[in-house]
Amino acid sequence: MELMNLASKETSYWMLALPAVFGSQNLHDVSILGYLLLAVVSLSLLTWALAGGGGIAWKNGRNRLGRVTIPGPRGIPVFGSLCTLSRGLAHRALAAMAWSRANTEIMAFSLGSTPVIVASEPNTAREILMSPHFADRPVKQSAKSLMFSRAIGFAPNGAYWRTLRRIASNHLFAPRRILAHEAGRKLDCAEMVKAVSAEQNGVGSVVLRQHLQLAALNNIMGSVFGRRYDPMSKDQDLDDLTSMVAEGFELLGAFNWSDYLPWLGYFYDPLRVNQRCSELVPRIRTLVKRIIDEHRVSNSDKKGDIGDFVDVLLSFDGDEKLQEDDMIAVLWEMIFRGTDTTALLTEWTMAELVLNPDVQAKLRDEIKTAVNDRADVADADLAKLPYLAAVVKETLRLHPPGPLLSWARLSTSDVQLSNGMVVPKGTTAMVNMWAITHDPVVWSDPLKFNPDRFSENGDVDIRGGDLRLAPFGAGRRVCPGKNMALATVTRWVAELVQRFEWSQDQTNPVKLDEVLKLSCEMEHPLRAVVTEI
Ligand code: HEM
Repeated sequence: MELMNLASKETSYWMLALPAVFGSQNLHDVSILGYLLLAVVSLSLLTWALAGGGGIAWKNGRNRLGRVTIPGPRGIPVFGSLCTLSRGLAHRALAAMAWSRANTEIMAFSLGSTPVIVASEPNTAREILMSPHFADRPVKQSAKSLMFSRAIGFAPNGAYWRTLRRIASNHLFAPRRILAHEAGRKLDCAEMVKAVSAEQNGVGSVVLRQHLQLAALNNIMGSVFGRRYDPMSKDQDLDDLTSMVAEGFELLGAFNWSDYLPWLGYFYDPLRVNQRCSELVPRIRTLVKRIIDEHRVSNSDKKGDIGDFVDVLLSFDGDEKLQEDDMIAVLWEMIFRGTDTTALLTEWTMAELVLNPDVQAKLRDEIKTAVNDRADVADADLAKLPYLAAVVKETLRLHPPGPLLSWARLSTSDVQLSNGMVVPKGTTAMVNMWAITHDPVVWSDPLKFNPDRFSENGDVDIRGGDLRLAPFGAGRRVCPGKNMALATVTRWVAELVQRFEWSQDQTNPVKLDEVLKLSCEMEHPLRAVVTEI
């Protein structure tokens, strides 16, 4: 009864639950807990008030280590800017914050207890990405659980990571290897063209995404595992793989509050991230291990450029020989990274071509002239198609698949920047590539889809050399798959434009709304009407 009276005086209903949680029986205990809670809340408020710019994770003057203070929003007590960035389009929210505060060079903020900086202009972005002191990455719980910390993307900067990068650069992403797998890309493309044609004839319009996703999976499975899937043949492995990749994307892309507020994980895990990760890992292990074992048994002699990546990994001895679990992590990472990025970049490109029929027509003319009415486009033709390259670049500018460059970096020491600011050790560093590519100071008329800008105002190296447009990142952790991705996407776009004219489906007009998952996708899958040429 007393308890009820007390509860009725209190505004927070959860006070009622405290005795149950702590097993206390009497009001005295509840009062003590109340005071304790009050003390914690007051302390949080005080720390937040004293923390100043950047918020709670920047306490003790961490943003004032240099000659110039790193500015930034304070956010709210305990959570910092977590609530603003946990939903919706974080790249847009961060850009709006940086622009409105004129903090584009660097802005400090807090994600719970994690201190974060974000650069939204090319010069500081370059300093961060190129610095050896930012060559580590913060590792999310889901990435750790899904074995990614043993793969290239999240392995700490050191001997193991360097070995993995060297193996991948020499044996998976080297230009001669990409060229050697041209036949596979051609095959995937031919299958996709057939499927697009069949869907148009059957349904009267085409949803491109599903065809791109299958082609992307086959492309990566072909060069990594040496196998491709036929959707018609009801292959169990294909179903398993597709569902595992989808689950992995959801888990890695999910905003997990306990990555930033570790104490929260004990009682709040609405997406069941930990449980789902531990269910997924054995499935990945079983599938990838089976494929490795099949390669061992077949003792494939297709070594060299035409062999697949599993053959390559199995052929190593000495320093380069990987443990089986490490092999599984590296192979899984390739499937995982190689599938969505290429598919969604192609989808964005085709959406822009539907909305810009004059660009589409100009591109088709260029392709026709270059391939000379041959049946299909060859890799060698791609060098003769500067307008095609410009169309893909312009899509990467307007719709960078990783608007915040997907994976953040972590400072491994206090880093002095040329503007006089010092970024303390242990800070998570992001580059808002979306903000840079949409900044009217950097790009004139930034919202307009205009591939001609690259011929009118000089070309731009998109592979990490020019931070005005670096969708693959830059520096020693730049995307190693960039050449493979560009070879694949340009070929697909070339063939899709050479074979078909793409126009709006009047009942489902193209919408360019974004949804930010692991990558930034079209919220409404592209549906278009195609006419065979
Ligand atoms: C349109 C396609 C792609 C885009 C936009 C893209 C973008 C990126 C970005 C922004 C990073 C972080 C770079 C940095 O921190 O500076 C990255 C890293 C990475 N990407 Fe890609 N990527 C694409 C395709 C691929 C493909 C096809 C693969 C492999 C099959 C791949 C494998 C990787 C790996 C392994 C890393 C981690 C590198 C490291 O930490 O050392 N990516 N990618």
